[in-house]
Amino acid sequence: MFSTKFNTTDDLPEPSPNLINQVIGQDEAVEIVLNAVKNKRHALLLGDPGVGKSMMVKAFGELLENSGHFTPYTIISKPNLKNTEKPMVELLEGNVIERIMPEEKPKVMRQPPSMLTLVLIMLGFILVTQFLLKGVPETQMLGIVATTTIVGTLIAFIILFLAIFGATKASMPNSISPADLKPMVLYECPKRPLVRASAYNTTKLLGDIKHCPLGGKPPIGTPPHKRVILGAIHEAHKGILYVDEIKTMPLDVQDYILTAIQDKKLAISGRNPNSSGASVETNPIPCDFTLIMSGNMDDVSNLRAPLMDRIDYKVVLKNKMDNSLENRDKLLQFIVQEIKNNNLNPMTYEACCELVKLAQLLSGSKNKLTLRLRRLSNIIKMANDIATGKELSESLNEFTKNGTLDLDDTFDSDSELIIEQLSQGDKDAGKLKNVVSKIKGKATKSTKKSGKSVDELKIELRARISDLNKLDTSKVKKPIELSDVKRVLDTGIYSMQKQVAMDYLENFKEYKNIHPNGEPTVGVIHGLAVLGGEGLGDVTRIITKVLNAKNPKTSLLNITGDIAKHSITLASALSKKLVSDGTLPLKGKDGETDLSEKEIYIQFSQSYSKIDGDSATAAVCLSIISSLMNIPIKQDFCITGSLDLNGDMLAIGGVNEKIGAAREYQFKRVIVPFSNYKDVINVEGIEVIPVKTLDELIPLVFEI
Ligand SMILES: Nc1ncnc2c1ncn2[C@@H]1O[C@H](COP(=O)(O)OP(=O)(O)OP(=O)(O)O)[C@@H](O)[C@H]1O
Repeated sequence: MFSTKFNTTDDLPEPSPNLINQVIGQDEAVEIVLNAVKNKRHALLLGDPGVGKSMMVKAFGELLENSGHFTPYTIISKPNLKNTEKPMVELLEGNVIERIMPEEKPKVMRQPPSMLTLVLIMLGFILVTQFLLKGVPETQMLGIVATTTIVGTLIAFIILFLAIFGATKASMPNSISPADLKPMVLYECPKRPLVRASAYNTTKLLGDIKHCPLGGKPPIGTPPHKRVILGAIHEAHKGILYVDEIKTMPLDVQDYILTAIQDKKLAISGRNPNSSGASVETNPIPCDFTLIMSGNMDDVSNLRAPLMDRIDYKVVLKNKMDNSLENRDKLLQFIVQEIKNNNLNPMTYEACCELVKLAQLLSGSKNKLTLRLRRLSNIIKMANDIATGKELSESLNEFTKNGTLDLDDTFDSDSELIIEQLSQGDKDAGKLKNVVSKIKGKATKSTKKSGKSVDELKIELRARISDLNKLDTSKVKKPIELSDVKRVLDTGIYSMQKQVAMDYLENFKEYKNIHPNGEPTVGVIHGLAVLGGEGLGDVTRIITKVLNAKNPKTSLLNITGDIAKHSITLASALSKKLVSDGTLPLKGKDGETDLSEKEIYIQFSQSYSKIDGDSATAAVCLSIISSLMNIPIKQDFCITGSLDLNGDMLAIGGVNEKIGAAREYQFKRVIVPFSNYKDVINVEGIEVIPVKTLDELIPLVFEI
């Protein structure tokens, strides 16, 4: 299977620390895009989900970080005193923070006097006048008191007026305080940047001006230059801007990116028309970046032609590679990487082989291996979880069934709960093993020597659970075994669609009217389908009935998909032609077959999900021939295959899943197109017959 023999992946060399060396199966794409990035060309990566688009870009970012000279820069924003709504954004090279952010001098603000000051002034004034008026004759008293009161009031009024006027002036809108004049650091870029943004996130991509509920002006509001938010396109200056999910990129965002690519600068303005930022616009800010976009093949239709024109490299990533020894070794390298990068348990040789088989199955061919590696990565992680969980339950089972302990039923059900708690609380196999063995040791000792009760042991067990994090468990790791990987695959927990299909089959199978290997029957044949697009095959019973009628026509029952409808029209036309030409090596039971007044009904029995595709063409064609000529069809086989009007068998998809379904229903034979035979992975327990033409089919299907 692999070029090296090993027991577990722990015996294999460590993966490369460089991410670029960890990308497998995409050598050509890596080389092209690497060249593109080095030469500052824009690129578009297209491919199925999980083939490594993001991983490649991340790897390029890592390489770029260490390549060539890069001068760090800082982007700041400053107020524009001539037009406050047009703040100035500047890019300054080098370490400029000290230069642009001088120490702030303490600010002296004139304030209106407080009430206490005024009362104190009044009191002081009264005391001074009391003292001065002591020796004054009574006749002059009234005049002096009146004069002093007027003078005092005047002084108080002048003080009050100056203080209030001064304070008000200090807070006038066009007299900005030093704090409001201070430049604002928007972004510091110490190394060549790789900035990732999703295409739908306009604000993140292009930047924005924050809303200020207090009007956006000093002294109460925040000045515009302090509300500028840089976009990813600005932060990616001199580096890479990686935009994924291109399907979701709004058209106006594409226009902005286009402008940014052309002008190498783009202004920021408020994006929300209802916000106070809407009236603010900065000067154009430098944004000289290399653009890398990614998406699935179909997403390209969302990109506007002018933007597409400016993307130099359009690279399609592969979704499968040849099943060669070299590539199986690469897959093994991938398994080791996933284990190390995600800190998983090692995996046994047999489990690795099973993953290779799965990679074959997911690729749809024995000769290929899938490169949709995210799915494999998820399966490895789930198998790891099962391995660690299994270890725990095995150990606890051993513990509860230990002969030295006579545990009652309550404790058994409690231990179930504890298993659950343990496996939820911490999935680290080593930790759990450690815990369990410690408890086991204690339990044995306690019952034998100190005679502790079961309840006391339960308390200890719980105490140990809370101690989980304190245990040193780095060394004990149970490998992921073949059975763990198989469990993930058998339960279908890696795919929602697969589980729904499995559930559907499980609940429905016993009610299905399928009788494999029965007596030959006229017009009845067993076709094959794949349910839910997630690799679960099913058998479909196809029945054709022919009636004598004035209006010859063909009616389809339970068939919804357009391609299926067309393929059955073709099957009907071909079968009628072959029967009326009399070229088939068959003799109808009713002698001559007159097709002029025949009405044909074709039913895909008990087929309730949407049926589409042309893989039932051959089955339907044979079923119609059987009905028209009244010749029984053998019932020991299933058939899948498309036909052209010349009667040549054409390739279909999902051949392995379909063979699996025929095997599951215990048919003896399965007929497949010759061109698909090379893809067949497992021929165990069933005869797989490859066929090139309709002529070859006749003796296999009819008793002649
Ligand atoms: N070619 C590859 N080599 C090694 N690992 C891979 C490769 N492709 C995918 N992987 C694994 O799958 C994970 C997901 O891949 P990544 O996010 O790069 O896929 P993608 O193509 O960007 O998917 P999507 O289109 O869904 O964003 C990676 O982190 C890595 O673990």
